[in-house]
Amino acid sequence: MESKSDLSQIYCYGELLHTVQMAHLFADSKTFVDRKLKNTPAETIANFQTFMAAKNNSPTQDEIREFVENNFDDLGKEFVPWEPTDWVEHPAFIDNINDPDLKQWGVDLNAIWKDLGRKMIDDVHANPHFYSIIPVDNPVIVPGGRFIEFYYWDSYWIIRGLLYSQMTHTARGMLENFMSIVRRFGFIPNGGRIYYAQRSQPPLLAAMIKSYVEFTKDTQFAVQSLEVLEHEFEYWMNNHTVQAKGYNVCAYGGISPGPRPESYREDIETSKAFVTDAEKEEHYAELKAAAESGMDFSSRWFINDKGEQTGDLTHLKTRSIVPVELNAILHWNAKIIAEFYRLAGNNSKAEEYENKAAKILEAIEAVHWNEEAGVWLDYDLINNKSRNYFVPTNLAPLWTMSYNLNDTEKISKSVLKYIEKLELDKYPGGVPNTLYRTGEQWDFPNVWPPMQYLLIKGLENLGTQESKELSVKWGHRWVKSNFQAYSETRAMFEKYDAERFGGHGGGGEYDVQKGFGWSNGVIIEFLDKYGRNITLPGNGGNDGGKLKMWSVIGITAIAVIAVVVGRLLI
Ligand SMILES: OC[C@H]1O[C@H](O[C@H]2O[C@H](CO)[C@@H](O)[C@H](O)[C@H]2O)[C@H](O)[C@@H](O)[C@@H]1O
Repeated sequence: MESKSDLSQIYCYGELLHTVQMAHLFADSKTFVDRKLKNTPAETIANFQTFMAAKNNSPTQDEIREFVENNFDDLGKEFVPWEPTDWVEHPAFIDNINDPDLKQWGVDLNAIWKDLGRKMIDDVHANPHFYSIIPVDNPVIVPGGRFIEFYYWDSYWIIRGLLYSQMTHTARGMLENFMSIVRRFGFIPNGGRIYYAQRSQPPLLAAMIKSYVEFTKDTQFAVQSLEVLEHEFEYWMNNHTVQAKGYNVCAYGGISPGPRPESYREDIETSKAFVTDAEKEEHYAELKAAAESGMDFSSRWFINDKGEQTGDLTHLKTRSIVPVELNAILHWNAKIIAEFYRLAGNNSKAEEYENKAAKILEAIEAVHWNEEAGVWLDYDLINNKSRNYFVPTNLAPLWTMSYNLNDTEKISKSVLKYIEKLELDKYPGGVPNTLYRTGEQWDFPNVWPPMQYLLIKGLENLGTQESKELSVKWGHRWVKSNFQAYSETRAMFEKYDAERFGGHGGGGEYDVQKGFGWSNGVIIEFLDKYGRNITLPGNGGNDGGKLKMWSVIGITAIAVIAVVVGRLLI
């Protein structure tokens, strides 16, 4: 019987991985670690040792390519084409859209679920040691592009989109997969590959299950999920807790040595700035912690010698930054678990989790709330100070309702003042992830769908007149700007551009990806919410940045042609 560690020696660390990834055979380093084995792991490792000995341990790039072709299969061998069985042509959200072009777009987006569905072949279950994919029983919806497996936090917005598309069976299957993964791994890996299994992503399983229960009213499922949700919550508390200002709070942090297998060469490259092996290992750990945050990479995680956020990847100090949203999400988890225990009739457990939630809330107020900035801020454990830099997650407690509701008016005033001061409303393509341009994908000017959602939903939850107005304004703008991009390219992107209405994002270590799971999920939910009230300029609406500009140009052109034709006729 093959052991997991044999497979890890190929896909996660070791000489074979090092030799192949450093040979730069593929434009995208992820390609290699996604390929299936042709032989057992033990045979593959033996073949590699024989190969290296025959080449005096210095094979050429072509020889390494030949070794890979002989020992690894093509990409995507683990899946069969799969059309979700619960897919419906005309889900109810389409009826909530008035504008004919947006309605057609809604139909198109609903159809994209069929392209993003993946079902594993039986052989993955029979012979898991031939694959880097983590076997799961039910089909999944993937983000798209290079991301051909599930991603943990992406699935929150995907599952909500599925629920709005009436695909409750597919959503339920994905949730059951996650529950089985927690039982097997103790937590949910970053994504559905063994090379992701040493780190997680923002823990949104409880929120996914709550969404499912709200849509289906299946409270029994909520109760059944409790053991797993408690287990995941404890995993975060036991493995990610740090101390800040005398409070227990959580921070991101991976637990494995070495570079990220899927970006191995890239990580070796940045590690060259460090001299000792110990320093290099610290750097790899910071890179993986940033990947665990889902924001890989961003100046959000830089701390330079002056304690500031300017710098580059060598300044990553992710593990020393206490992130607002992680603690807000964990507070949300504790509240959801308490609520589910009430449903189960277990009041003492419900109280236990209400107390845990209260403790986290206390820590969020003490560590993250910053009276001067008027918002929540990340906390720097090296310099013992708040990090007063904009990230949408500074408003995460509004999304997770992690504040004292008696303070609503005060918080609303100060948050709106913060938004005004930073001029966050001025960007035609949405609110950027940071205000600092580094070329990293989670920095200016990139705008990310989950973060627009967090802001829009957070302002809506806050519930004051002003916050709700801004929420609707940003919600409408997000729909129109995504639509503009879609009408120009027929594609949905993983990230967009704050500076260009309808522009897509870029930067980082891989090309911008299309598909795209969370983008579609967010828009489907927003079409359901705002669809009755948005009319595109070409269809009689009276706003919308570039769309308006094109309408004006179009009308002017028609007028000029009419005048010219008129003159010619005279
Ligand atoms: O291969 C580089 C990184 O790719 C992933 O991160 C990005 O895509 C994910 C899927 O949409 C998304 O969850 C994440 O927020 C993005 O930054 C992967 O999750 C990383 O671990 C990986 O290093």
